[in-house]
Amino acid sequence: MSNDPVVRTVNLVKIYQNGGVPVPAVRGIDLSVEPGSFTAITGPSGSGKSTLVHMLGGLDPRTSGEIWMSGKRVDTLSESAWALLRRERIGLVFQFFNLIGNMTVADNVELPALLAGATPREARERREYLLGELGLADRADDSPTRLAGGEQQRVALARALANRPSLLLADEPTGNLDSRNTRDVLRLLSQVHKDGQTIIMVTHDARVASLADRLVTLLDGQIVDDGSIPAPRRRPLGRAGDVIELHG
Ligand SMILES: Nc1ncnc2c1ncn2[C@@H]1O[C@H](COP(=O)(O)OP(=O)(O)OP(=O)(O)O)[C@@H](O)[C@H]1O
Repeated sequence: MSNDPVVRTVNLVKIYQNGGVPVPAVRGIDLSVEPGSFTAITGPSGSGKSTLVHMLGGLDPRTSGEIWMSGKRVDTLSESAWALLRRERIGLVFQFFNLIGNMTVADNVELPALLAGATPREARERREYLLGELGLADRADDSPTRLAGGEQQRVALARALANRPSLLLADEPTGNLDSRNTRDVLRLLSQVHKDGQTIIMVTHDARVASLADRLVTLLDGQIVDDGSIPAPRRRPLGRAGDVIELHG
């Protein structure tokens, strides 16, 4: 396996134009993310968190700077090459879940695994595991359009993990969830991290961030703090049945 960082950015910059007025959203970020690490990105509203992870997912072009993935430069890729890279290597959980309404929940989750070359049986077993962990086993045959927002959010996470991506990029993956569903999502993230999944996750919630082993804080589009989280500060995950209040 390559020792290259899963993601490396060099002086990454994003300047939006708002009616001709430049809005600098990301101002020179150098970030290196090692295989198997779990990085939480935090910072106040407007600090550039979403812009950064959108660029890392190829959903928003950079203004300048470089993005490398596993030793390969990717910021210069075409849109279709980015689409292929996402299909093969990157799992995305963003605010717009983009689930396919005329397919069942099960098919939505299995599709990325099938596209990545899994057998139908492997795809089904992976889907059963992921939906089971997220408390959604009984929704497998429903259309996503019949699900509540928080359920769709969890299906999107299952779909993002279906093909065991090299990188999971998540923007507020617990944003719409109550404490029980938050706990299920965090337990699954913790489990896949233990299994070697590399994760970059934007979150406002310090308790959610404390699951990660590294906390990167942005302010005005720049990294102002970057530290590993010592193990004792990581919160233990409860088992089913425990009551863990993560919000409020
Ligand atoms: N499409 C856009 N056009 C113009 N400006 C934008 C656009 N998207 C974001 N911005 C601006 O870029 C800056 C960074 O926004 P971004 O959404 O990345 O911050 P954030 O840290 O994710 O905020 P939040 O926590 O509220 O989601 C803000 O000033 C925002 O107004």
